[in-house]
Amino acid sequence: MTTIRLTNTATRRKEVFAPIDPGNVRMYVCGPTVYDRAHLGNARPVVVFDTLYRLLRHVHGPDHVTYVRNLTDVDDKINAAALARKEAGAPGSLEDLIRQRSDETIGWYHDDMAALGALPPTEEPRATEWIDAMVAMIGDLIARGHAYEAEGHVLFSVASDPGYGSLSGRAVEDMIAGARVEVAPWKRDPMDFVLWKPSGDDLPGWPSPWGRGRPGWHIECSAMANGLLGDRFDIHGGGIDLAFPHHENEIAQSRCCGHGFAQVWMHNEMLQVEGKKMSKSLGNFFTVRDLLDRGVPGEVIRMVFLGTHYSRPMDWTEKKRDEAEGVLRRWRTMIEGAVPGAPHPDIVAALADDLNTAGALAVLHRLAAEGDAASLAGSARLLGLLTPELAGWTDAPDLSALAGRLAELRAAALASKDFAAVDAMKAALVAAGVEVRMSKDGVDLAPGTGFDAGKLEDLA
Ligand SMILES: Nc1ncnc2c1ncn2[C@@H]1O[C@H](COP(=O)(O)OP(=O)(O)OP(=O)(O)O)[C@@H](O)[C@H]1O
Ligand SMILES: [Zn+2]
Repeated sequence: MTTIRLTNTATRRKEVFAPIDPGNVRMYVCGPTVYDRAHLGNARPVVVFDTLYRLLRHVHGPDHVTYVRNLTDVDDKINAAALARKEAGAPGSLEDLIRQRSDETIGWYHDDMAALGALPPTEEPRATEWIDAMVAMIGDLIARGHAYEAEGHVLFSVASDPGYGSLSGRAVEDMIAGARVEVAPWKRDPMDFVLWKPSGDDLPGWPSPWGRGRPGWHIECSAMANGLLGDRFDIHGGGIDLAFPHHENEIAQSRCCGHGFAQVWMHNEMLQVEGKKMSKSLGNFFTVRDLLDRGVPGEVIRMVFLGTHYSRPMDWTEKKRDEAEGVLRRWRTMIEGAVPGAPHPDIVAALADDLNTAGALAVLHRLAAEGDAASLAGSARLLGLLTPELAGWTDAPDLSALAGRLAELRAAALASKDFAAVDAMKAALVAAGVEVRMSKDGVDLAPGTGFDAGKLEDLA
């Protein structure tokens, strides 16, 4: 069997991956907070861990991998979005509007991630459906002396956990210095973090031994991972921005309940914009939907992500997009009619080496250069590329209506001797990457390099 090696954040080493139960390899990845469209950065962990999921399924068998990715649907940002709608006059109770906002966002998320060729995880638990498990776990932490109640809040006592900080390998003092910890009068120590907090009457809340309230974010993941994957499981993933405090706190909660929790921790580096993490709070983001609507195919976005190792920061650039698009067009033409073969062993080996996706793409280039269409098609599928689900975008777009309009404008211009409208339309077409050929016989339009269907909208 293929030996998989993965870099474990907890040990900072590349280690041989030995599943606890090879008959059921278990992975948990922190999913989105469902208050708005996913930005391109949010899509990176989805593509990275989808690729790992595909590799694990290939090596252990599709029925022997369980992949859980949660949906965080308890959050002040969802409440705020719903409240804004209510204030704008939307009908229904705030509770209804919160549910609507989460459901709508989850629908968008599913559509957008499917467009990137991501397989649905085995389970997608919603935090609101796991409140009982969270309450039970918090009760257990109090009973074991790791948490305390204060003014309707329950806090985890960081000082009670000698292992705290094991993931980042940093001293607690350094962590405090680097993090924005909330100082609140009910905390015994500024590092202590919220397990449960009270909800005002106007906000979603659930009954608990500590009064009506809602869970903190960290306990959600500990409870859902434990409920669906058991006390010990294989891989826990997410973006590196979650390593501290979110993952450190997940570990503390779970270990202090006596759970072994995750064996391997994997973190993807950030998608950046000019050296800074793409994030909602910095406002330097665009959504996956923005790109898809501009006519950038999801398969192209996926290929651009795969071009950089998950442990390295990366930028989205138009140059990368153009290159990936050109390559995929060629490959799709090449594999037409080919029956996909088994993935080439070199592709499996590249992915098994700590998910070396750039190396795997290099193997695809080699197979294409050798003209091995069957192997190219079968190997690309292991990366979620050249799949039937993502096909279709390379078909030539229908530009005949635009060609007809340009021909009409030209006929009018020949009569009036005013070519301004013709020139303007031609310039707009060229700006959208359309090759324009005008001759006595008529007007001919074809998509060229950098073709951008989104830019044609202005001409519609
Ligand atoms: N720029 C980025 N590059 C790569 N991964 C990211 C980036 N921003 C967020 N993520 C990851 O996206 C996933 C979903 O995160 P979450 O829903 O908490 O994001 P968010 O709060 O909407 O985004 P933001 O970080 O912009 O506020 C997490 O695994 C997180 O690490
Ligand atoms: Zn989490």
